[in-house]
Amino acid sequence: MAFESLTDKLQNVFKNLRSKGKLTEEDVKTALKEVKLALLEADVNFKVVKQFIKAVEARAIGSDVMNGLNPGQMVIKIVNEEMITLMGSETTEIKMQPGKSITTIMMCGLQGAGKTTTTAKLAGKLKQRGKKPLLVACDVYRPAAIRQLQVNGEKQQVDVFSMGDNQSPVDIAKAAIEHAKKNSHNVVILDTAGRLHIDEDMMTELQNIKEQVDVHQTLLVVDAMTGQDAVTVAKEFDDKIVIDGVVLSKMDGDTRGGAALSVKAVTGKPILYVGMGEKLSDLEQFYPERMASRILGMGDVLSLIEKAQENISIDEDKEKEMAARLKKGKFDFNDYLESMKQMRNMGGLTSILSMLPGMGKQLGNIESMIDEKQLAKTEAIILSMTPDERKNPKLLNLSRKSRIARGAGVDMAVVNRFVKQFEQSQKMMKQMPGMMGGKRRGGFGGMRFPF
Ligand SMILES: Nc1nc2c(ncn2[C@@H]2O[C@H](COP(=O)(O)OP(=O)(O)OP(=O)(O)O)[C@@H](O)[C@H]2O)c(=O)[nH]1
Repeated sequence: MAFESLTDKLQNVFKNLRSKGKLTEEDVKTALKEVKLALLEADVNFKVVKQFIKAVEARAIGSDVMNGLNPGQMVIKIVNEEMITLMGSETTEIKMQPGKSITTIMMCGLQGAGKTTTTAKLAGKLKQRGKKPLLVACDVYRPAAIRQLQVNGEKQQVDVFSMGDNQSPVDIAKAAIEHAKKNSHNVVILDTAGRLHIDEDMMTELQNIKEQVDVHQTLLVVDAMTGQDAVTVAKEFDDKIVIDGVVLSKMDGDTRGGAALSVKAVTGKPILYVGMGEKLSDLEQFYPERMASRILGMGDVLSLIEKAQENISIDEDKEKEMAARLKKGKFDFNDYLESMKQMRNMGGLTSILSMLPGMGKQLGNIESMIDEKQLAKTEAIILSMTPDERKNPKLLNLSRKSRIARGAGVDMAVVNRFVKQFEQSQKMMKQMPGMMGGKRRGGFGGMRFPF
């Protein structure tokens, strides 16, 4: 399975992070060291790894993240976001020429990279989008390649143009475009020759086609299983002939994932598609976001976090009102209770989660993130107070605290700690007005659960 080992390693790092309630700078650094190793073992370009870790570290080490509600989860979220950025942020489509013009796409790549197969796969995709593609056999050095394209074209029910192996690829491409015009094809895909290694002849031939035929998109097919070699090949092709994008073939057999993670960062050119098998239907559009989720093995967990955040901010007016009270140092246990209620909204999601396929393994992590038990106990402590006590903790003497502890089913020490923390938070808020004015959500003056 794609990325299997990288996903496993990252999941272990994240498990450790999640198990810690509060994170120190050292915890984050240790975790990122492990992420770095995992990425290097996955054959991600070392410069890319260095920059990636630097970017994550800059965002993860800081009070906002480390004092937040779920620091471990926040770090994971940052890793995810940086991974998306690394792979290009946005999905790139093949650019079509407007109107009735013909879009000419030149496919290139080393021998055996999967170019001919990908060409036919791509034709199928474009056909699905309502285009009328024409495949062109420009590999005049390997007669078998022409035959292969014809066979694949037939399977896809797409026309294939060939002139045998006695003409130059430039002449074949020119004739193909004329043929396309006459037969109302709107996309021409040139399947060029592959070589075992990058050589001058190959590059000159591609350059000639680009110069003499109006090529609109140059796509390079690289074999994902070759890891960093694929990235080097992409860089060389881009330097010599300028490519517009990359198709990563054989991702289904790539357990490491280094090429997928490095191509964009090294070449600046996006991955458009990934080959996920030998069948002609096995071509997928490349979505950086989904790929990052796949690599992290936690797409569903991340969407759950988003959802949880959405839930917390549902009642924005209340949140604003509370923030205003906090700024004035006027917040009391009733506000805390309100905050709890909003957090509790997330709790219901655990049941949705258990229904998602493949989420069994993750369930423990989510539960510790939401920790309904802690929420319930804290809520019970506040609910055991009288309305006056909720407004003024100073009214809580020893005997009252003892009764509240019994009422809430917790140790007296827990109540003591909670009330003390609460009073400290109140004091802090008075001293530092504006501290709650930012985007921080879910936290309560930096206050944590008393357990
Ligand atoms: N598993 C898997 N195999 C693939 C994929 N794409 C291509 N292949 C296989 O890789 C082999 C080489 O593919 P070709 O399309 O012949 O490669 P090429 O780059 O056109 O090679 P030349 O024509 O020799 O330049 C074939 O056996 C394909 O079936 C993929 O995404 N996954």
